[in-house]
Amino acid sequence: MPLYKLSFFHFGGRAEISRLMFAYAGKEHEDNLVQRENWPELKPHTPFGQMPMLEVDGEKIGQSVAIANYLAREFGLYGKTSMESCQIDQVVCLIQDLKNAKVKAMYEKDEGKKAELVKIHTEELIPKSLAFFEKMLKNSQTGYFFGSDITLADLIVFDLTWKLVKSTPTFLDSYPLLKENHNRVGSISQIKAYVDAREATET
Ligand SMILES: N[C@@H](CCC(=O)N[C@@H](CS)C(=O)NCC(=O)O)C(=O)O
Repeated sequence: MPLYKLSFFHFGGRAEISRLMFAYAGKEHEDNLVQRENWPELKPHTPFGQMPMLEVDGEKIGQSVAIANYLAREFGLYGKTSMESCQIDQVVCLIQDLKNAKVKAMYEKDEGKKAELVKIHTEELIPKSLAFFEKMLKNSQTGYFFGSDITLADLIVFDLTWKLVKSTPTFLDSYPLLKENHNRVGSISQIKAYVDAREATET
């Protein structure tokens, strides 16, 4: 097995999908949690001056989506056909759109504009994406997004819904298939163990 080292800050963010895949697949890796004060030193040694960065036997990879797609391919979580991989990519892209909108709101300096961006993210973009996910699950009829088994799509959506359900336990009540998928993924023993351990160390 290759030596994996994942570098990121002390929070989930754009690295969490990779951590979830490592947990699900039961693959050992070094989780290099970079302290803010140490980041300037590491930054020039990353491919694009950003994290997450994955090292595979010392080969450095940047960009969270490239990293997640690579691990999904390696761990058999990227669908069984080229079409399934493409369908999974669609879900990953929808999640990236949400993340980018959230980051834009976070970094907005003008308080009025910030409030507007947060409102759009929470009241428009998230419900719109959740409705898309519900429709995908309705089409698949297997309880998983694509095909008859768990993929990167199920895990990346779980990463999003976990935070939503944690802050509002009833959040998914209007999306019954998504709620079922969320509970199914969350009850997989490796995922449950990972999430429980993560919660125990969260500050
Ligand atoms: N498109 C990139 C965005 C990466 C990104 O924005 N990383 C942030 C943390 S979430 C970062 O490294 N910030 C520190 C910096 O830019 O110096 C990806 O998906 O990996």
